[in-house]
Amino acid sequence: MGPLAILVCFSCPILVLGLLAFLNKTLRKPILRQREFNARGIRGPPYKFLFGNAREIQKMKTAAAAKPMSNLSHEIRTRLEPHLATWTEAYGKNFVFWMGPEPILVVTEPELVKVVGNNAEKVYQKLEAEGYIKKLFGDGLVTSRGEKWAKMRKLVNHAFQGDSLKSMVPAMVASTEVMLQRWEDHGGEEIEVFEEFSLFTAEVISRTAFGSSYFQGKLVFDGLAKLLQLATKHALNIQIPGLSLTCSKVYKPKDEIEAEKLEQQIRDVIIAMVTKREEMVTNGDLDSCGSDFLGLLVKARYEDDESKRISVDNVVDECKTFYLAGHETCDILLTWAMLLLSIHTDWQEEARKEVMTHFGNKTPDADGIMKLKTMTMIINETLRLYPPAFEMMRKVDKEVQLGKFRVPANTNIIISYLSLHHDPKIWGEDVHHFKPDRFSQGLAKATNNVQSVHIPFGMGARICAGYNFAPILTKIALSMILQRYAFTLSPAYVHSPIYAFTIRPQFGVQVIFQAL
Ligand code: HEM
Repeated sequence: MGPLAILVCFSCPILVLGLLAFLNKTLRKPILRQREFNARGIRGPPYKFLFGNAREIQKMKTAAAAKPMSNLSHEIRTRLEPHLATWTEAYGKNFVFWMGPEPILVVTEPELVKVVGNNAEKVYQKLEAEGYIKKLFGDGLVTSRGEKWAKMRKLVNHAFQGDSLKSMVPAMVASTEVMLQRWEDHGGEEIEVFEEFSLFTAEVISRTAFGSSYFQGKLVFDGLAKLLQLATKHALNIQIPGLSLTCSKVYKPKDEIEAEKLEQQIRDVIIAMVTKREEMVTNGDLDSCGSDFLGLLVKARYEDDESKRISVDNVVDECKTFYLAGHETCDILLTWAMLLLSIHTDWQEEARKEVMTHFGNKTPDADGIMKLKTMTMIINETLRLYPPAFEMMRKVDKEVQLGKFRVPANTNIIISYLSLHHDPKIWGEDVHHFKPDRFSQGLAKATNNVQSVHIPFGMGARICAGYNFAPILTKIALSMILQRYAFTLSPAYVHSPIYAFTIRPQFGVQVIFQAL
């Protein structure tokens, strides 16, 4: 027998076994699992070989995005989540669909949302970050789990709540003044506010959390923005069992090489910032390296108590997380709020009246900010219509009982904020209208005491770490704008909300300002 024949003899059974394993993972298992879901009363679109429903989703999204949006409509769900809207009609509020061979359970029943959201660390865990998401957040607070998460969360709560948060107000005011000075220098009446708010929130996060200016953190912001673009581009990529792993060992796509480079650059800049802080320590007194977020992280690196000590990798990951999570959300909230107030000038006037009553032409202060009731209503309604973050993702490792459903082990779960916030059965027939007075008696009354129907910051133990920071910052910026300007929407504005990890305006928001 020649060497070629021997090779064929040996490789044939290996190939056949490989093919069988592949078919088991991509055909037999998903079909069996689908039967299991159906038998438990959980229906959904049928599994399609290899890609699951990913291609249908892509098609539906492309078709929805190609349709022009009717005049400034806030009915954005069928455009941004056409697959969820279509399948909810067909299969009800809770159903299963497939990303490749992986099942995704969609949960929209408010009572079930509450169960999932409130049992984050015990049963409904965060998914392990992979690929581009891992490069973006590392193992920081957004993605980590278990003890590691609990340790970091304690530290973060201290940095972004109570007196620490209050002490950030002067920096927020100073950053707003820098932005408003830019607007004054600009001289023109029309300003694209999304870009402005992006710069502004970057400045605020730099000052409040990292004790530096935007320009010092610019390399980190720019690197993260590029990484975010790559992550958005590859968001619907399907991992094909066996194949993806083998391919990635043989060939690395251009985007992955680029992402690795960016990850390293960001790390280098952050390490340099940390080193600079460490050099500030005098006579071994760690308090001298500052009491802001970066200062707390640096101090935690040298904790005597080993259980509280963190590594330099932890510091890098948390810095990335806060640069990104703090910046890429507040700018969007501010932008949508400005859009809504420039259309609904009656509410703009109401908000201005309130600001003038509390502050006149004086700079807003922490105590006054807490008293702005109309502004709180406007922010709640903006977050309802345009929640910057759009879904909660969880996973169950073991079989669990969720309401009347027995959910099989290893199921991913999605809760769509848009589905909850835009449900006419919850909010009424005027669900797509901007009506801040829904919240005039507070959040509990507006939601009929079912608070899981309005969760722009998530809920439970994993609620957003910036859920107090973001409204305070938004109130300060809006107050100072309202004190100085009246504004309307420019005819140049094209209404085109898109998903890019957050819900954002595709072409920015052009606003015409009139100095008061
Ligand atoms: C309008 C502004 C914001 C919105 C709408 C928002 C939304 C959210 C949501 C929905 C989650 C929960 C995700 C989940 O459960 O899977 C979250 C988590 C998080 N957010 Fe925010 N966020 C905002 C601002 C901020 C700011 C300003 C910061 C930092 C200063 C921040 C830092 C974080 C962190 C660290 C987490 C992870 C918390 C954990 O898992 O323990 N966010 N955010």
